[in-house]
Amino acid sequence: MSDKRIQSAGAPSAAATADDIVLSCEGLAMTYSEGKLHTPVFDGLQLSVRRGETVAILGASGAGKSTLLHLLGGLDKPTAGEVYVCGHRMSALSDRSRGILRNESLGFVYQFHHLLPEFTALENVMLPILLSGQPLRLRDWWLKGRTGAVGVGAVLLGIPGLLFYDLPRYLTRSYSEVEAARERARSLLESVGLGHRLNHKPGELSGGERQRAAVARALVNRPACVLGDEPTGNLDEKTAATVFELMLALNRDQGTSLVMVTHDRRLARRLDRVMELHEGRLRELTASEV
Ligand SMILES: Nc1ncnc2c1ncn2[C@@H]1O[C@H](COP(=O)(O)OP(=O)(O)OP(=O)(O)O)[C@@H](O)[C@H]1O
Repeated sequence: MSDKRIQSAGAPSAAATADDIVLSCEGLAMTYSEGKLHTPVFDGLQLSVRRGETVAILGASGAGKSTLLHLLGGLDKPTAGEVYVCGHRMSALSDRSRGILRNESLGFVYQFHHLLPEFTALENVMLPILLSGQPLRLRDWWLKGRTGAVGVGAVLLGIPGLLFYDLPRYLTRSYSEVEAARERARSLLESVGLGHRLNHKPGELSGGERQRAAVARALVNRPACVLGDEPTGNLDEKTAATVFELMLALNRDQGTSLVMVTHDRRLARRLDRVMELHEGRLRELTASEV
């Protein structure tokens, strides 16, 4: 993953360096096709999001906001153009690498929480950590163990040696990783005010609590950027304000960028930049236009 690029189009100033830009797209186009039916949504979109920057995306219903967010998050492939996540060109990655990059560099918060119903709040928030990184395979065990005395012994003894001497070490490490994940998830759930609801399943949480758990889950891997698709759209006004403020505070504290689709101009005004998707084009609005 070495495809680092500077993407300055659509950025607030040309001074940004490659490392400042966490998410960008260029020439992005999407047309949905099913048989002979083609639905062009947008074409030639440019966007650059800096580290720590917050960006709102406004637009009428059907303008393509969710489609854009899906493409930026690598959940769908564009018809044309490129998306770069932390300098990595998404189209150049295999599905597996794209999945790993997505899990480690991006967080997602949707209008509906998408928590797994059979897991507790704590387990739901822990999951992205446990799913991150490359799974350990036998080859990795050998590579990682080969510099240590146990690893040398394992190589000399062959596979049986690996299993008898090395496996317990990695099982122990896995256990400590699970404990670290649990601690990170617990502390994030506390910071979203759910310290007393760790063992509640989604069905045992209120709508606002579920959405706060979803925010904690999105941030648990310390992503470079959180993508929010109307994250407060399904909540009453007061709860929506609480969840929105929480997202802003957490993003600020962790230095995470935020790209948020919203219909609410009052919320949009609170973000650093406001873009509008209109008739297939993405345009930055001035303060007086928002
Ligand atoms: N899978 C699909 N197949 C065909 N057309 C689609 C598909 N998904 C979305 N569209 C169309 O693409 C256009 C953009 O949809 P999208 O959901 O991105 O809009 P949106 O701006 O997020 O709308 P809303 O604010 O109502 O959620 C719409 O006209 C929609 O009908």
